Amino acid sequence: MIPAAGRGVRLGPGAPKALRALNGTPMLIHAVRAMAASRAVSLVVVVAPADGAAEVKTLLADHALPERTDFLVVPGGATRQESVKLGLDALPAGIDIVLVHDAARPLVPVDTVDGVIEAVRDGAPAVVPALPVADTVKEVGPAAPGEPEPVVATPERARLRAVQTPQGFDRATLLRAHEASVVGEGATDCAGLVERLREPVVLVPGHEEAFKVTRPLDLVLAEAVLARRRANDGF
Ligand SMILES: Nc1ccn([C@@H]2O[C@H](COP(=O)(O)OP(=O)(O)OP(=O)(O)O)[C@@H](O)[C@H]2O)c(=O)n1
Ligand SMILES: C[C@](O)(CO)[C@H](O)COP(=O)(O)O
Repeated sequence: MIPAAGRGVRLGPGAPKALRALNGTPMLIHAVRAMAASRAVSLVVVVAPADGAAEVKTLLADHALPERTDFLVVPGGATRQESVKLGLDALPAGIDIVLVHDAARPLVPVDTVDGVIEAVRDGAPAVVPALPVADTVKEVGPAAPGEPEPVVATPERARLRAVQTPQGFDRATLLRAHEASVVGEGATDCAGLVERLREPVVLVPGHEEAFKVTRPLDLVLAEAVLARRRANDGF
């Protein structure tokens, strides 16, 4: 499932982020191709901007995609979590493993996708690709009026991981995690909801090229990665 219903506020004004172009092709199409590159992926559910489902269907029809993959487009919600739940509700019967992948991570390599799938197939209910954190991270407290935020702690960096997508799940566990979620206590990733069920979340190696396109500089990096791939292997 590819949640793609975000606006991309941090990227600046323009079309919804997933529909913006990277080297002339919409970011969403790059993300769809990245997931469909795995031979284990039989269906891609795109959760489209609420007013953009028809446009997404046209995009999918207009771009070359693997014939062995089926596609379904559903309109998204107000938050990533809501969009994922709407995608889950639309999943047909007979699918036992669900990968949730940000449209905003268009360049994830297929080996990362396959690594996540393999770990779920091996029995993990929730699997997350992760990388060590390069910066030191500070925890801050609430700021007093007119004051900067106070630093309250410095978590030990060696114990921190930056997590990416696709995050892979046993379907029933993911559904249970979303159904148990309390309004107003959402999580920024699906694995966070599974943790609240006290189910184990397994980490597998992430990849630098699975970075999230969030701010304008990320577009520059994404186009540089695509140019390097083209130069290296004619991608
Ligand atoms: N209501 C939403 C919000 C986000 N997403 C998706 O969740 C992924 C990760 O979200 P993020 O990178 O934060 O995207 P945006 O919400 O678009 O970014 P911003 O917060 O800058 O607006 C993206 O593929 C985005 O399209 C979604 O499907 N539905
Ligand atoms: C799911 C995610 O990409 C994992 O790092 C991240 O939490 C999404 O956060 P966003 O604020 O919705 O971009």
